Amino acid sequence: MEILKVVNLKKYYGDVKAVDGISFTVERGTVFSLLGPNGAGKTTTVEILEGLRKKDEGEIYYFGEKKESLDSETKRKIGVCLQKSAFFDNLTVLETLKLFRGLYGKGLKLSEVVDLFQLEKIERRRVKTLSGGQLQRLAVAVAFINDPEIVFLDEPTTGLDPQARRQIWSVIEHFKNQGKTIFLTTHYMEEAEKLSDYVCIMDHGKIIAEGTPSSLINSSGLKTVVEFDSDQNVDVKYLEKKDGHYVVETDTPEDLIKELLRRWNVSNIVIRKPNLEDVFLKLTGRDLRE
Ligand SMILES: Nc1ncnc2c1ncn2[C@@H]1O[C@H](COP(=O)(O)OP(=O)(O)OP(=O)(O)O)[C@@H](O)[C@H]1O
Repeated sequence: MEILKVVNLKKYYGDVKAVDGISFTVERGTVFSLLGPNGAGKTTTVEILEGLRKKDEGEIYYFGEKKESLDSETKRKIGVCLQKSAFFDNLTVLETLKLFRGLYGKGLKLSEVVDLFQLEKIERRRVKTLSGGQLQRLAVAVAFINDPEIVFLDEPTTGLDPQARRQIWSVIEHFKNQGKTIFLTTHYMEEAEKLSDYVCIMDHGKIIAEGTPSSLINSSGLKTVVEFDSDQNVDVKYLEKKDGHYVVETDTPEDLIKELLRRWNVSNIVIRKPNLEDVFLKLTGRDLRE
């Protein structure tokens, strides 16, 4: 069932076409990701969907119904985790959860949330004493507290260490398995690849590719990727070259590596399968992190 549908959505800031006519559908019980570099238009898109910014044009259907703006009934069925969250510094983690739970008057049990998000050890800590990772865990927990149908998470793992990131991934998977829908924006291709059922890759306000992670990789035509380092100007067609690090696509990795070793001074050679980052590089010639 379609939980969210967007048709030809547009938002311009003067000359900047932040969102330039995008359309997509999000199915219930899936993780849907908007992937793209900084400035692609991801945040503008989710903030319109969350009711925080006004669209210029386009149609938005929540739970099958077209809405011009978000009414309170729809708001109760969505959860939101903004890129930067502001909580009350002097409340504890538990008090913060209680506050938000109380505002909705319905939702998950506090003990369940504390458990799922592994907040036991910090539940009595004041918000102002939390680390970035702990604060982010709280922000994601708050997004789920009203037991919403769909949760919007805007770059929920940016700046987190790998362990904290994996913790957030596991709660996303948990809620998906419960039939909830997750709308994720990220510029981490690894994250999008691991979690998503469907990915839209955005660049300059437009969707430039979409599909399941594996279908995007398969239809890109990329076969094998070889990475290596060299301090020379290696004469090879590359997907990316940065600080002496080359990323090259090839159908014949063995021949390529033999040739590289014969002609150039190369080291740290890695052969791997293509990933979403390579797809983006191939489509745009740019890096997702740029
Ligand atoms: N309030 C605003 N006024 C003017 N321009 C804006 C405003 N908000 C965003 N933009 C511009 O719109 C474009 C899209 O920005 P947006 O924040 O949606 O991108 P993003 O993909 O979410 O990037 P990030 O990963 O940095 O959050 C950018 O060029 C940005 O500078």
